[in-house]
Amino acid sequence: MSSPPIQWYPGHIAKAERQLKEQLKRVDVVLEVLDARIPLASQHPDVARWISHKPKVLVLNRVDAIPASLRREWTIWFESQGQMPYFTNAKQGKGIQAVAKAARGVKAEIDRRRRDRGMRPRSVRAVVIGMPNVGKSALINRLVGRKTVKSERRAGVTRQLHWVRISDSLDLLDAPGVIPWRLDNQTDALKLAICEDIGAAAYDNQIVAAAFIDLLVQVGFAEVLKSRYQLDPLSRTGEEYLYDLAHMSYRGDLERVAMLLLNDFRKGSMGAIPLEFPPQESN
Ligand SMILES: Nc1nc2c(ncn2[C@@H]2O[C@H](COP(=O)(O)OP(=O)(O)OP(=O)(O)O)[C@@H](O)[C@H]2O)c(=O)[nH]1
Repeated sequence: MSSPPIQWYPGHIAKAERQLKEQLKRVDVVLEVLDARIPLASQHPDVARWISHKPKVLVLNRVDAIPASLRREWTIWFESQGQMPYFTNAKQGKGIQAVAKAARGVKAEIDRRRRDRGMRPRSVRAVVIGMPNVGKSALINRLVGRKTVKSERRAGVTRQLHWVRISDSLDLLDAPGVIPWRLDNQTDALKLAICEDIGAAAYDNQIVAAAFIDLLVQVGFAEVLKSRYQLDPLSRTGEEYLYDLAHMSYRGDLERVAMLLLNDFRKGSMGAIPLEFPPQESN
């Protein structure tokens, strides 16, 4: 196989970035959604600059896809970075009220600033932002309590702008802000592709599936592959694994095997498998 370029189009990225900045201008607080399986790769380094001084609520969605013990580890790590993570399962509506409460929590500060400028207090305005497919629409629908935004298992499907009232003191933009992919770092890009947080048009399934196998071995989940597909990944590269599995059980159909592996992971059929762990502090 050739080198693993995950494609992106500078024009699209510039447009997405413009739209996102437009949305950010209108709000008081930002709800940033990360993928709990890859909280670091799904966080864009420029978000802090784009948001500037506005308060942010950090949401780690898909908490059902990671072990409970890891949730505690991430909480400790994010707190050490001065951030409080809120864990949600937006599909099943878990952890939603805590996120709404955290967003409403900035009201006193916003009212004070408005009063200083002779303005009347008003409800807090919020927007949900995040990489494609991390669960932004599902979170919005849960916060609103009904279906306002289409939530699909495909990256890049939401647009349009309206305010929806969440409570007396909280209004939400019903269209999430889509953060343009961060592809300067191919390791992160591969993780985003594995988790389907990048549109499928941007990558080659076989390259991504091979990288996924290598990554599973690296993060200590080789056994999952061995027991599920009766083929041990420890003695092979990801690329060889894909090839051997395809020839063993799928008539050499590499694409089919690549999709099978990726879909099994994405649907949670392999169990709760995280692809990242909190960095160890080196002091
Ligand atoms: N297992 C699980 N699935 C989730 C969760 N949140 C969302 N999903 C699913 O993930 C898929 C993507 O969710 P969306 O809400 O459409 O994601 P999005 O970020 O709005 O996607 P774009 O509009 O493409 O940017 C859907 O199939 C959801 O049902 C979650 O917490 N756990």
